Amino acid sequence: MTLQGALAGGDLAHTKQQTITGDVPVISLKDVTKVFTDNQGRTIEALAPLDLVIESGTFVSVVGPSGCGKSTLLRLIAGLDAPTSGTMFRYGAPLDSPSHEVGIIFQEHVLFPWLTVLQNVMLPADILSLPKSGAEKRAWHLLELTDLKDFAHHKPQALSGGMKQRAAFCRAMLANPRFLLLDEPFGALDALTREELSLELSRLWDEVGRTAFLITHDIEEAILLGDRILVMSQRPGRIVADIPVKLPRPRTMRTSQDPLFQDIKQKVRQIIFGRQEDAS
Ligand SMILES: Nc1ncnc2c1ncn2[C@@H]1O[C@H](COP(=O)(O)OP(=O)(O)OP(=O)(O)O)[C@@H](O)[C@H]1O
Repeated sequence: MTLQGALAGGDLAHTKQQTITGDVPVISLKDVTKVFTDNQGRTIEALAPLDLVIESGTFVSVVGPSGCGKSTLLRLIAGLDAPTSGTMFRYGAPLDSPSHEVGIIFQEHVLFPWLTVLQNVMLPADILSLPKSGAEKRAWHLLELTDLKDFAHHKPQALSGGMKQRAAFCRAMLANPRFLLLDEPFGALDALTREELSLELSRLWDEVGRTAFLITHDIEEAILLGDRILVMSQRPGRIVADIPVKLPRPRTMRTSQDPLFQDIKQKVRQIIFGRQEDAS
């Protein structure tokens, strides 16, 4: 069974219609900055004043040089950190704390080794005080979708990297979030598993139409998944380009052969590396 088929049906449903909330953007940032102070008291300007609006049902990919502030931006959007200045809104309300409507998947799957896969997936139920029986039903359903049902009572060390990431995906989806934040979710995986999971995520997104914000170092992955690609500058991070990806969906292995895909790839590389070069 595929992820997207079952996630779109039954009590797991969040149809495209349901996720659209009028004209209120999912996220709206205005003049947002972030300055850190390191342990020697020096200031690090991570984000320069930055404006960003994310519309409902959009898949936004973010690329940029290492250390430019991508994860900082994601943490602000997640409500895990506060900006130094500027205003942030989520679904029209001030964004100042995490929300169960927002699921997060990090590169490091952070599964607790002493808990079973099922217990790991069920963690949000405890944290968010979700009704236990409904959450457990949903957990089993997600594990079935991701082919992990037989491993539910195993500890994470029995799982491969791709399986751990699928388990992390189940956990992020347990509370049925409307908005998914993904920080290099496939970064630790081998190229084949990475491509497979990334296409699976693309198919899932097509089906259920959630909003997504993906940070990746992989320009091809950004294009394959995104409706928009935000390109960030060197630190302090600014959004220097916002490139629409008007490639047809569903995206497949063949999408990367589309001339438009190659054009976008070339454009992004030029912006990041600052010079014309062969993007092949
Ligand atoms: N908690 C913190 N304290 C001090 N400095 C920090 C903190 N978090 C991030 N920084 C600094 O802010 C800058 C941006 O970091 P961030 O992790 O957001 O970059 P990034 O674009 O996600 O990097 P990468 O692509 O390498 O993962 C870096 O210079 C980093 O050292």
